[in-house]
Amino acid sequence: MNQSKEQRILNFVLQNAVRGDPRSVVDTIDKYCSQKEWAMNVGNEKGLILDKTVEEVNPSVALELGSYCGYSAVRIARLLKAGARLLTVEFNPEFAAIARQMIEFAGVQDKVKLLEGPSQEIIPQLKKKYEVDTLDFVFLDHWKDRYTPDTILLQECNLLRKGSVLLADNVIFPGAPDFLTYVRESPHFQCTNYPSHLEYMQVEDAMEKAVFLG
Ligand SMILES: Nc1ncc2ncn(CCCCCNC(=O)c3cc(-c4ccc(F)cc4)cc(O)c3O)c2n1
Ligand SMILES: [Mg+2]
Repeated sequence: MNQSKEQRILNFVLQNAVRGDPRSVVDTIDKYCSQKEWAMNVGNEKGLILDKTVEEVNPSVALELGSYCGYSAVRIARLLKAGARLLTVEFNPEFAAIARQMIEFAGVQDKVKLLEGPSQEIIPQLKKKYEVDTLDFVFLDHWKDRYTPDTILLQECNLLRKGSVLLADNVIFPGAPDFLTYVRESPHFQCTNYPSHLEYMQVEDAMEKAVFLG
């Protein structure tokens, strides 16, 4: 059976990146996806916005929705302080298996827990099953039409606290117009837009930061 694109990306990393070096894993994925096959990793341009936001927040507990191949999980985890952790949610079993291997190879497995399932099922389990009190940082990169309902669900589950930071990928392309309207019109969020480009392409995209005000 011929390999999937995601398997080809993982194999390229296993053969070309340095085991235990998250930076080399991130750079190697970017090299493959810019030169050989496009894939929906956040990429290096938007990745720098992600890095700056994670460094600013310096989260103890972070959540990622949509792991895909583990690119942004590795990117986030490499910046986490000792004892901090990232929970990343992926519902596609094949992608989850790839992401687990990517995270392991990068050497950040002690900081990252991959939860397999749809966000709408996992989010309500975070407090009791995954011992989360509140989330310091949330990276939204899953179904674009789940950004708004999951932002509401996070509030309903009391997972946000004053100052919790949401960062959403792709608010321009593929787009999350209802999410932009929701957070920008809500008195509970302070929003900032970061114009950028779609990963590996010269197409306009942007990330939106929404700080929960309580
Ligand atoms: N509820 C739930 N819970 C958990 C989950 N885990 C996975 N999923 C499903 C998520 C499926 C992938 C989401 N990501 C994207 O769709 C995406 C697409 C593009 C893109 C595509 C085509 C183009 F021509 C141009 C750009 C670029 C991006 O940067 C993207 O992030 C879940 N859903
Ligand atoms: Mg994305």
